[in-house]
Amino acid sequence: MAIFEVSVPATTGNLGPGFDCLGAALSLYNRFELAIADRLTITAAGEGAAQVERDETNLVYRAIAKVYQHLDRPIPPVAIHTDTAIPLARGLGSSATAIVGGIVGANLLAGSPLDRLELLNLAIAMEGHPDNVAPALLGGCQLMASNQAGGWEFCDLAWHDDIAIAVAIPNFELSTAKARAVLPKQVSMQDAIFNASHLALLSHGIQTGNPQWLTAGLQDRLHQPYRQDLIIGMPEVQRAAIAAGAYGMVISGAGPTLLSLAPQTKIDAVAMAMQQAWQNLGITAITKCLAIAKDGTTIR
Ligand SMILES: Nc1ncnc2c1ncn2[C@@H]1O[C@H](COP(=O)(O)OP(=O)(O)O)[C@@H](O)[C@H]1O
Ligand SMILES: N[C@@H](CCOP(=O)(O)O)C(=O)O
Repeated sequence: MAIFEVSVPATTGNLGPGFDCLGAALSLYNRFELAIADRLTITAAGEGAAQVERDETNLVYRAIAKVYQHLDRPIPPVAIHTDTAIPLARGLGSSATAIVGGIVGANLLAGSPLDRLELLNLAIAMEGHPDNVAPALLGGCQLMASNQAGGWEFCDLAWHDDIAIAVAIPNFELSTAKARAVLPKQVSMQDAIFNASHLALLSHGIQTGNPQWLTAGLQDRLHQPYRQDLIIGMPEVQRAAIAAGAYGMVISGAGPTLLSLAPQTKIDAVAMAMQQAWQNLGITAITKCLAIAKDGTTIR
């Protein structure tokens, strides 16, 4: 019986002003093994394995079901094994890896009837926003915008080599659902203009490495002001990161992980400063300096 192995990178959604439309794939991976079986079997190993659902509510299984429903075929019994390196509910796209892993794996189990764009559209429909499933599948730093045909444009921003990335992952969880519940339904014209201009500036900063554009461009008024109260110590960690040489610090995805961009020469100091600032408040965080995962999802 064929076993398909799918590797899906972590992602950082939003990147400051790119709420729900800008995200990057990061060099930390979840691995999913899928095979046709006699009955539904789910096993998990690695980071957060104990929290992974073992029944039909499992997100990988729900993604597999979505593909078979789309194909109008009965859902076969499957064996799913997940080996996770990405902590759950921390803003590093663990749910996106489960959706993408399930959708890509189901397509393989079904004999690959769907192309990459069809898989991406199914993943976006499941997740509800494209900024983590698109980079998880395609890799790189992706800017997404809806088009007049009702689909999406995907623009792969060439990440400048001088821009390094550090994440500080605290020892508490924040579900994306909870972090979305605090957002307002409407925003002011000034805030809309603020984010439109800063997103445009940031996208040029990412591609050129221009320090001023990165520093100014990482600001946001659409989601971070509403979410920062859910992330204890965020202002302190931000101040420490900037004092250590970061261009800026933002919430990764819906949080609570915090992410800094800095010159390569300063990134270790920035990571240490973020960890120490949280430590000073009694919060344990692990830090990682990550690269952009250019390949996205890969199949073995
Ligand atoms: N490897 C996995 N297998 C199955 N489900 C997963 C896996 N990783 C994450 N999930 C699901 O995604 C949920 C976390 O999603 P979410 O709150 O959006 O956080 P994140 O920011 O990590 O994506 C988990 O509670 C779990 O239901
Ligand atoms: N744009 C979304 C991104 C959620 O990413 P996750 O990694 O926290 O699932 C949001 O900000 O809600």
